[in-house]
Amino acid sequence: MKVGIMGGTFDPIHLGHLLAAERAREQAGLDEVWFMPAHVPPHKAHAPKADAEARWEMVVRATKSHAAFQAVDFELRRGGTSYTIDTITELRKTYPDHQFFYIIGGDMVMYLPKWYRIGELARQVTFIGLERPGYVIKLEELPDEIRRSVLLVPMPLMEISSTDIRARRAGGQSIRYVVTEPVRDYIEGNGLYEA
Ligand SMILES: Nc1ncnc2c1ncn2[C@@H]1O[C@H](COP(=O)(O)OP(=O)(O)OP(=O)(O)O)[C@@H](O)[C@H]1O
Ligand SMILES: O=C(O)c1ccc[n+]([C@@H]2O[C@H](COP(=O)([O-])O)[C@@H](O)[C@H]2O)c1
Repeated sequence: MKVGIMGGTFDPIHLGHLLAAERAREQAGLDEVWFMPAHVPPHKAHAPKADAEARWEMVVRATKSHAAFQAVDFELRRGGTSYTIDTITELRKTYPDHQFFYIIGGDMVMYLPKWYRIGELARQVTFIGLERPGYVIKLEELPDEIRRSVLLVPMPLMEISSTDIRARRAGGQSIRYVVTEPVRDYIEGNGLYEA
């Protein structure tokens, strides 16, 4: 089975994440996409605003309506800093017959050389990078061992980010149509990201 891992902080999960996963699934012929919230993301300057339980709950709600989408809590259960190499090593042991792909936004592709133990990771997964219009990904500038394991998939530009959603909430603005309705209910019902 071909499985795409959509890793993220998901603080909160939004339509950009969901469309990225759907386009990756379709273009790479993935059987399933597993949405995996990070416990502590390695490269973010700030800790997540919402706690792990709330981020998990939102991912469960956002993915429920798609038969090929699943929420998985491997990194939340492991705790600590969520290095992808640790996760993929664990997943390949647990599911030796699955082929794993790791889905990332196009803006992250050129930062792959900074990922922890990237050489080893690049031998174990294919990265699916979502190409955004207007953003040039210079694959030829990546070291061979990384470039060989990157597959680019086109995606329309969606100027949606979790940062913007948190700012909208803090400013008392609407978050309709940038998150799914079950996620909006959860955020509003629990007063998440209010100033
Ligand atoms: N609008 C988008 N279109 C395509 N990919 C996206 C989009 N937003 C995030 N991603 C990708 O989804 C993955 C998880 O992202 P993350 O949870 O950090 O969300 P974010 O919106 O970038 O968060 P923040 O604004 O808090 O930095 C990353 O690979 C990121 O590049
Ligand atoms: O393992 C690493 O070094 C590494 C560096 C940057 C990002 N990641 C993973 O990539 C996913 C998206 O990262 P982020 O910071 O946009 O939430 C998330 O699951 C991180 O754990 C992993």
